[in-house]
Amino acid sequence: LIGIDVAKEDDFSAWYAQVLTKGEMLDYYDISGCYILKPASYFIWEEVQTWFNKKIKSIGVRNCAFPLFVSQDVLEKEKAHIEGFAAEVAWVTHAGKNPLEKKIAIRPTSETVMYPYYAKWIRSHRDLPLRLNQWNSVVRWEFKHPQPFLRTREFHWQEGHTAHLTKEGAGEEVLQILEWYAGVYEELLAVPVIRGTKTEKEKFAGGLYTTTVEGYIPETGRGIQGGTSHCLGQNFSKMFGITVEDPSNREDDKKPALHVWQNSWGLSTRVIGVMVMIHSDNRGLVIPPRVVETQVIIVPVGITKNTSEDEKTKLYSEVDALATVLRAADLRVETDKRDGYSPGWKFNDWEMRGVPLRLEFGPGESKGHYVTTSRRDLPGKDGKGQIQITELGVEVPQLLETIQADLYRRADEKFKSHTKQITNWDEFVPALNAKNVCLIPSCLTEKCEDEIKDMSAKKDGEGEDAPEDAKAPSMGAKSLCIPFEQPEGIVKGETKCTNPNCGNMAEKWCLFGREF
Ligand SMILES: O=C(C[C@H]1NCCC[C@H]1O)Cn1cnc2c(c1=O)CCCC2
Ligand SMILES: [Mg+2]
Repeated sequence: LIGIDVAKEDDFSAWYAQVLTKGEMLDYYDISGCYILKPASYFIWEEVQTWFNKKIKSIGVRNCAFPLFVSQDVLEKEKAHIEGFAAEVAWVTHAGKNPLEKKIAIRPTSETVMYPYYAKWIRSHRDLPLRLNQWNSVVRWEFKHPQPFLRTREFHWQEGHTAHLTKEGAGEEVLQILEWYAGVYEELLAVPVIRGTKTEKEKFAGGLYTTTVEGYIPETGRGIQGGTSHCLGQNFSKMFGITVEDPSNREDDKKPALHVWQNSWGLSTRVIGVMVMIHSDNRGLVIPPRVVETQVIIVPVGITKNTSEDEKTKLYSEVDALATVLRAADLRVETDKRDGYSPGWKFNDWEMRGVPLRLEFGPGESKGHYVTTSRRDLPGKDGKGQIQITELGVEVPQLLETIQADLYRRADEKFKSHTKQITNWDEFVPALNAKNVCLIPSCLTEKCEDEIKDMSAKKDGEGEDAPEDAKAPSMGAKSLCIPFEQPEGIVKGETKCTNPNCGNMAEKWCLFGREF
């Protein structure tokens, strides 16, 4: 297991691939766009599931499992919904040598799988709100360059699908779920996100409105969509005939049936990729303590060839005792007593795996009744410290929480310092090229967005510092979201849209950036 031999700032996507493989998070597969999630990354996904399940179950969401397959006519029930995506649908055409009568799709998402049953199961307003969620994987045959965790042809996610009597009831849930998406990023993964609404151009076309959490990747200066919570309005309930009788009906009068209001919300294993890109460094993974499989590694040190067997045995048993104390404090601890490997080799190995805290324990520590600590997030002597053994059960959990908070604070400072509030168009493209995202007064029209994308696209070879996949000539800026938190400064009817060719008045501050 040799170290990472490419720097994050030199070749970002090569660095990313090495950090993931050498950190044993993932392995490559012979089918392009598909990857193996190894235990180290699956553990993180399970922590996300545990945290998110607790939240959604608190509002009555129940988990379930629908079939993987969708028949062609069901999938294509609503042409409008599917036409934009048809190229991405994967189809099953044979069973063994025999061609199937009709080809069958592998679910790219489950609206068309689930909603015929919503129509069947929802009869009365008393059946509302219906709130179901699936933890599953879906397939989308993307043609853009695949990226582990971020853009894969099969990905694991959760997809929540709910039905409500009123628009307000649906709207309340949309925001609650979005806040919990932000919580997954900010509480568990130490990743700051901006909450907002997608513009008409960027929203889910099948829905009424889309809310989103947007992240920022400093090395590429790009925004990244972190998770979306959509209100579908009554679009799908009209498509699938999901209605209830009007609750205000008296026995004889018959008001027309009401179409339910629906939401759908999704968060995928993309969260893991974002976390790795933001926190990991040139020595490998850096994983936040709240989600890492191994929070503390204890490494015996100071054993030389003239250390007696008794001394070594005594030291190893003290190391085990330290682990017991920490496990009693609910920490996930390992000890590395492998023979034939130097402490330095072991340090490098666990650093590559992103273990946030290392404890070194040798004859010196034993005599002094302390451990030497080494933080993964702080290189060199800044990360070094000592903890008295008597204080272990209290100070190690505290130190892990400090690491968690510092990881978040640093990422938040980077995001904030690379978010430029701009009202003068001439500053827009230079700000993008300096790896910023830009908050600008915008008219929010699709036409204006298209113009901004063209005007901010890199011409061939321009911006040599851009990472190779950002050199693609078409990398123009897209709208990322209309932040819920709006700065001051837009005077309705007075402030003009920042796009000089637009001529419209600005409606809101809108976040633009080159996007993953
Ligand atoms: O999937 C959604 C909407 C919604 N699906 C459920 C979870 C939340 C949200 O992602 C949008 N969408 C994206 N991609 C595709 C489709 C699609 O509907 C349908 C066909 C293939 C590709
Ligand atoms: Mg897509």
